[in-house]
Amino acid sequence: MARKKIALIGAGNIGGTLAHLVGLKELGDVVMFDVFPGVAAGKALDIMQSGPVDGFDSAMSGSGDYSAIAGADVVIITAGFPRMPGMSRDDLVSKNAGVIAQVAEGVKTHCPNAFVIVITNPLDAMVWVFQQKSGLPANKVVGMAGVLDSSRFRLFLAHEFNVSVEDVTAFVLGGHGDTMVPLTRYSTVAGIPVPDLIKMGWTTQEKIDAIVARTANGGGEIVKLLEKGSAFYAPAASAIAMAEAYLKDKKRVLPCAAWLEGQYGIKDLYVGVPVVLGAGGVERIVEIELNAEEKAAFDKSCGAVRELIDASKKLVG
Ligand SMILES: NC(=O)c1ccc[n+]([C@@H]2O[C@H](COP(=O)([O-])OP(=O)(O)OC[C@H]3O[C@@H](n4cnc5c(N)ncnc54)[C@H](O)[C@@H]3O)[C@@H](O)[C@H]2O)c1
Ligand SMILES: O=C(O)C[C@H](O)C(=O)O
Repeated sequence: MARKKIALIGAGNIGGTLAHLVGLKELGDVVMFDVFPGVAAGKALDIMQSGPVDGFDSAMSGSGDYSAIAGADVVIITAGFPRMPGMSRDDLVSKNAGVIAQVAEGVKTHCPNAFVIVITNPLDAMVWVFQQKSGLPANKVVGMAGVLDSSRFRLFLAHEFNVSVEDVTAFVLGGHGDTMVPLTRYSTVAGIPVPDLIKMGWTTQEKIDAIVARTANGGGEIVKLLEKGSAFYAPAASAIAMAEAYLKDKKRVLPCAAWLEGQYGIKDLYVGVPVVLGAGGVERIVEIELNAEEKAAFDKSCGAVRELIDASKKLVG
């Protein structure tokens, strides 16, 4: 069976890390596209040269010509600009909406059957721009954010309880911004919900509130430390988990920015919710019950995403 083809649009910090992980996990061959084709080609060659050491045979190449992505099975988009200290993700809309509109044209022309994962910020609005401009089916276009935000939440909870990250589950819903909604009630240690762990004396509500706040500010914490650019190792790992779910038809339940058509009372919006990801792309939206407080927080987050989509419409139509 021929190897799968994975196109990475954007060969920056996340793009390079994605290519490395594709090789290490033997998910397929990689084509990196960037407006700086030398960077794409140089990173591709460098990573391919680690194959003999690490034992992978993925072919890797870089290009500044969209025809190189022809026939890709999966496309992961990181093209655009990251934020700098003092900026919010929303501040990126004016620069990145136009970039994503260009990328949509390239993908539509050369690999319209691909499964597409958008990472570029502001995330939920950029997924919307990509889907509108490419016209690809909404079940084949998703945004990566919830897996990352939930992974941060899981890590902080595991540290608080002094247990393995493997035994912690967590869900973060809503838009990938300051209004994201880490769902404590649906977060567990080995199946025990966090509110029960508070009752059991494992932690306090105050400590959980601080963890929720740290999760919501997880990206900003790293931007401040790095001083030039944003997180890339955990974001890349998160997108690879999504790509793997699609390529291997794993039917994983992962929080992704997905197109809602009435679920959660929300229509015509990309926003983070749990979905089943398999060979059919988004195979099901998982509609969990939210209490009044959770629903209010989710609706507020959806409102913030709508504002960014309106701003994007003004920029790219
Ligand atoms: N969704 C998330 O959870 C999440 C997490 C981390 C970062 N991000 C976002 O991902 C994006 C990329 O982050 P990064 O750290 O890799 O940035 P980076 O600056 O390292 O890489 C971006 C790359 O995009 C390229 N590029 C710019 N315009 C392009 C165009 N028109 N066509 C093709 N390539 C183009 C640049 O040359 C650069 O190589 C940023 O917008 C960042 O905010 C999102
Ligand atoms: O914080 C950022 O700007 C990048 C990304 O959205 C993140 O959460 O790490």
